[in-house]
Amino acid sequence: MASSRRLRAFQRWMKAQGIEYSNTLEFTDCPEQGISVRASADLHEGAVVAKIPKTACLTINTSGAREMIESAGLGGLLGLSVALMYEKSLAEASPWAGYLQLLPPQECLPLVWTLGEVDCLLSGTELHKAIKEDKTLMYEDWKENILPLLYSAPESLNPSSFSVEEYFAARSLISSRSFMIDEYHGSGMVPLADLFNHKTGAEDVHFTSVFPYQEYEDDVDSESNDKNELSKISDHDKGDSTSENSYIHSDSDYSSVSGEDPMMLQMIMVREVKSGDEVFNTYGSLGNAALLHRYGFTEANNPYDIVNIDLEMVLEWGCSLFSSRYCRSRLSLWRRLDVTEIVDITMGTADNVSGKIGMILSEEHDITWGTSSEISKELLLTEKVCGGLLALADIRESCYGSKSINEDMEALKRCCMKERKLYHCLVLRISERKILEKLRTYATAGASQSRTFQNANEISTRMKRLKRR
Ligand SMILES: C[S@@+](CC[C@H](N)C(=O)[O-])C[C@H]1O[C@@H](n2cnc3c(N)ncnc32)[C@H](O)[C@@H]1O
Repeated sequence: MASSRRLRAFQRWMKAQGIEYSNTLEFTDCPEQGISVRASADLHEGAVVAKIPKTACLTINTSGAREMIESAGLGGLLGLSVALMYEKSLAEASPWAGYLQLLPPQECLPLVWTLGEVDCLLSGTELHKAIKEDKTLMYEDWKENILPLLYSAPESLNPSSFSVEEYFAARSLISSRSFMIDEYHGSGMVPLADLFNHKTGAEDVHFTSVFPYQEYEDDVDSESNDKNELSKISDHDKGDSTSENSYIHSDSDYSSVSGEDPMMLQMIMVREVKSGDEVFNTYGSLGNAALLHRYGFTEANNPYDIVNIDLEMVLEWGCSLFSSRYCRSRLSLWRRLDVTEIVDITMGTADNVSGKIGMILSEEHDITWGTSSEISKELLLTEKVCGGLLALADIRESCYGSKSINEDMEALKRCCMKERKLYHCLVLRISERKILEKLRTYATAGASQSRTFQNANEISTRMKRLKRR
């Protein structure tokens, strides 16, 4: 259905809010894939295709719950989730009713899956531990910060609208749809801007905010002083606002061009889009684990996929061959040598091993070695090191359980998009396991190269000795 009833209601609401958009943008509502935006005529680079007043955005400061949120000392994404739950609880009486009726009740992120689904579908993947931690931390967030609101304002709040399920649902919507608006508003829900789907590395339309430097000076500090952002996703999101891996857009998206209205957000075309094609935004350069974590989907052949090998795993393997003391002294040597270009190690204390080793494999099955590194590839990539890499690849691979990668691939072929959770988990598992396959190929090639090198060295030493005689 191209234009559903809910879309038409949203369009009427946008008009009433002063949201302007080009009539070349066509909104499509598909029961399975949700809403997407298409071009009904050729769109040209530089064209402003939408203008959204900041007052139409749902933020802590625009919400009717502002006073309650502020007096409870809440801020950031926690405060925004209270604002969202509050406006949803008002139903038709909310000034955002026309927008909220368009949103799904929740986004299908692993955060809102059952623990059974998380254990069954994500086991072995990058996300398994992270999601379980998120769930625990978010629950604590709710108990410590949201539950008390129900006791302090019992008449005005409906407990079922602020339940832990509603909190998780709000967090899933915020994770997948919020934008950083400006320092005054912080992150908020931005109607219309959040209808564009993501495509990796192929942004058509860009979100911009004119930064009102002077206007809100007094309020600016409240957001950065927020101490309630305890959960993992909060941390990610905070990081997001300053990194490129972000749907919550970074400072570079702010504009201070004089003459621009600081109260307006804009969507600007950054590429030509042909009539009939979908208009995509980009949520950042994210691998499948991050995409599934924050947005609930994955992409086939995602160039930003990574696999982490826990430092703990490396230590375990090392300790099976050498003494624990030897392994730890080797680790501290690496750190002293600052070989971060090759191995990225972050450890709390020697006893609390929580870090990871990062290794980047390029398309050609090659490890990306830092150009400034003085330690040569030959020196480090000895036969023994290659054997170690192979062993680590096997240990990491064993985390996926008894099913082989080929079985996963067969399962993916049989799986349809309707089985959304299974489908995206299979894509994630396969993409991670393909990286481990590359690591094995790389280590095997490295081992044989190292043997050739060693043989050549031995021959040359023998020749020299013979000559001397
Ligand atoms: C900001 S919303 C985009 C609009 C959304 N399609 C809707 O129906 O309102 C982000 C959500 O859209 C979906 N989405 C965006 N890009 C996608 C993609 N490339 N593949 C699959 N789902 C996508 C995901 O569910 C994601 O959490």
